[in-house]
Amino acid sequence: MSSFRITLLSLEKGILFSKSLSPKSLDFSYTPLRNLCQDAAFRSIFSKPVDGWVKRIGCRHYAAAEKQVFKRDKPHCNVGTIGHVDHGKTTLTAAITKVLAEENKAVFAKYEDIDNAPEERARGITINAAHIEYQTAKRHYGHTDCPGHADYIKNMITGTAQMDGAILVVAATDGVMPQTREHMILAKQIGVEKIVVFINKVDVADKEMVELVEMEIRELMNDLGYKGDEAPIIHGSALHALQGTEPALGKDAIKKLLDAVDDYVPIPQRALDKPFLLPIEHVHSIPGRGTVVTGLLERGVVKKGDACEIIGYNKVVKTTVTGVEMFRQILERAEAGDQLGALVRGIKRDDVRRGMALIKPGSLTQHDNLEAQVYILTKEEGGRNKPILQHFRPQMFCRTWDCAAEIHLLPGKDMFMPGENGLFKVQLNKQMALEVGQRFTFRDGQHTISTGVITKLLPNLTDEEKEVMTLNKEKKIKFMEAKAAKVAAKAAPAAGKAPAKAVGKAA
Ligand SMILES: Nc1nc2c(ncn2[C@@H]2O[C@H](COP(=O)(O)OP(=O)(O)OP(=O)(O)O)[C@@H](O)[C@H]2O)c(=O)[nH]1
Repeated sequence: MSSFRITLLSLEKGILFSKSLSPKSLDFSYTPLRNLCQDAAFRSIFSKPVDGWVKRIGCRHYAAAEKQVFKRDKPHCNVGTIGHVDHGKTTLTAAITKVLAEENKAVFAKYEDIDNAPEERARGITINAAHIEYQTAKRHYGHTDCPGHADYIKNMITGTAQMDGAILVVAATDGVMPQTREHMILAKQIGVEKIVVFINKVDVADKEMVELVEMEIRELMNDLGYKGDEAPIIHGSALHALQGTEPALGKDAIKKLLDAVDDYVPIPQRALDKPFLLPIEHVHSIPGRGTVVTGLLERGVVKKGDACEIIGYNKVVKTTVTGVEMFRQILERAEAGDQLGALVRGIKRDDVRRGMALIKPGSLTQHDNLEAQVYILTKEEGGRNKPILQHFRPQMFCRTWDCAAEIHLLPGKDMFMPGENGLFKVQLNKQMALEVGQRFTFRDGQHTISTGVITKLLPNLTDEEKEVMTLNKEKKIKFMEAKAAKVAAKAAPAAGKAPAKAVGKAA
């Protein structure tokens, strides 16, 4: 590096100051920056005390110095650990990085760093700490470990834990438990077709028990529509792998698991030729850099310098992507399937939020009124016993957003029972980025009650319709009845006139 450029960004105004310096003048201390602050051009921009700004510039330099350009030399694949609470998902995630770190294919992620890692730890343009990166000889992996059951459900539904395949962890000591089943049902619903199983804790279970658990898992997989007879099932101990003991149960089992994932989980066709779409998962404010939005690029290719729009929750924010990174490395171009962070110019943190979508301008629009084909889950599928009635108000989950919705049944049907499916009209209390063919789920407190796909976009709600949405059920019914009566009254004299006209014409 013969020289580097120092740039001062204002969140409101974009680039305020830009100057080239030699690397010698910056020995990772702030002194040369203080000198820079004596610079007339610099001072002319700021009448304020400069120390705060100096710190920000310092951060900018450190961030730039640490980052490397991401080498895209292997196909990228997204996987994640699923399974019942305490069956060893996080231990296994840490163990995978430990085993691969010995071959320089991962940075060892300690158990404590994965579990409960505060988001702030993932500084720079980066992503949620639950996303881990590693490589095998064949592939580059993004791995999601979602500790805690509630978070897991939410992440699965909102698409945060988007996976091309999953690693199901089942403790040999317990076998299949309620959340094993629930997580698999959800995985199936969101389109995870391939599951590799790791029977964990075999160090504290006898051989017969492990065999029984394997049979139980294959049976459950078949019941849920997975190919239970062909799915790879590996036996091992994540704890031994993490502690570097008992290699047959530890390290070797992890290697077998990774080979199985390499072979069994296919890399999906990525829609690289479509306009880019990044459903926003998190928004970070990076001192000295600006606002960074993170998420999994659903389709297309995005690069530094691309114009973009951030839409959702009735807002449209126009901006430009000024940097793209993945796993703390600079990406020259991010491709569909990448878990990335995009730095966006001149946007305040509060201007954008999780659930909005960063898109190629004009490629997607916002809607709050739609028609959808919906399937109501039965109790056995994780749903509830009760039917869905007119004006039912679930929470709609789609990509990374969730929003209050109201269901309008079409004429001729006043309820849908679990196990049934049909066409519904759905109104949202905010306009969101939507398109035909998009999948979603409805949730009611604790339960996922149905899944659906958008079949038609309807004209956005009028102000009156929006107001009606805010009324309670009784008021809403009264309002509807009054409206119907008004329409009927209007139609009555017109109906009287029409035949007269017709008679006149005929005459
Ligand atoms: N004996 C034994 N214990 C294990 C093994 N793997 C994990 N454990 C222990 O099981 C407990 C739970 O492990 P975690 O990795 O936190 O489980 P988890 O599935 O991530 O748990 P949640 O995030 O709460 O859902 C910990 O005390 C681990 O040390 C193993 O192979 N053998």
